[in-house]
Amino acid sequence: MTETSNGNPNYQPKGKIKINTPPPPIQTAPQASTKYKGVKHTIMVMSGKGGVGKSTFSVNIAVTLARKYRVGLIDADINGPDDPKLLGVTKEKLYTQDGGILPIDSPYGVKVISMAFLLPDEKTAVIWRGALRHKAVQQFLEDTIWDNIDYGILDFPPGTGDEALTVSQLVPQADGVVIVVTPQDLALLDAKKAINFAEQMHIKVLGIVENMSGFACPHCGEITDIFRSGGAEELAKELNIPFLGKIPIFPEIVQNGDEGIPAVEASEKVREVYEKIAEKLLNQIERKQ
Ligand SMILES: Nc1ncnc2c1ncn2[C@@H]1O[C@H](COP(=O)(O)OP(=O)(O)OP(=O)(O)O)[C@@H](O)[C@H]1O
Repeated sequence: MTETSNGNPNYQPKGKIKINTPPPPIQTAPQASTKYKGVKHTIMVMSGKGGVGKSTFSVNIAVTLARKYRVGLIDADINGPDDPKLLGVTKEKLYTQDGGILPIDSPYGVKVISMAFLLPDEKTAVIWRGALRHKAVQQFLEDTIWDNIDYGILDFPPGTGDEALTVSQLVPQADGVVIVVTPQDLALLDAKKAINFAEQMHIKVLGIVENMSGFACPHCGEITDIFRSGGAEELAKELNIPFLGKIPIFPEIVQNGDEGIPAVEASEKVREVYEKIAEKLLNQIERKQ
């Protein structure tokens, strides 16, 4: 006996795959507007864990690069925007020009945009859910006037949340991500998650930096390993990722940070460490091209 539909509109012949719903249309990733196209290279700075020195690194590497290049810093940490404080530009407010937002010119040659410029004071907390934070990061990228910027540094909140996802969609041309870790096991474990996130998003890991790697004596400069050190380098080897360098605990980093002076401006020793890291980082970007 042959099968018939008997007038049933949902009839499917046996042995064939039953399709109940049509497949979803293929989505095209949103693209950052022409304004962000003024940025030639994008470096994302991430960490798996909070408090490892990601903002300190972002600001100091931005100031280091700004000695030779035009640099923009996007503080993508919407709920905890610290970059203006570290650059000593806490009183500034944002203005618009020709329909775009003008980033703030810091005294160290870095143009910066941050949620902090929109808050009435430093004590005000931003308690925003993911969708609002997404919108803010999108505006920092799309509505800000980034003209002729060689390097755009994106400082993310810790972990692999909405902000990182937003940027990976809006800036698919990003050169890659730098992962900042501290030598402790927990931080290294969390760093693996950040690396895994980057891989899933098809973002190149430009390298790992080990921050707070031993204590640099302010008198003789000798490094003492208070915690373990070298774990990040081992992790880099294990995962076949470039290791960009170690930044010891420098007391002047805390002191200068609190005063709004990037440590690379105030300390020769810190500057030397950052310059070596910047050189390796730029090599990685060149290699990618
Ligand atoms: N190499 C260093 N030597 C000494 N102090 C450091 C060093 N790196 C960072 N710090 C200090 O550690 C503290 C945390 O740094 P920072 O705010 O940059 O961390 P973060 O990872 O951005 O934190 P968050 O979780 O808020 O994003 C700051 O007080 C900073 O001055």
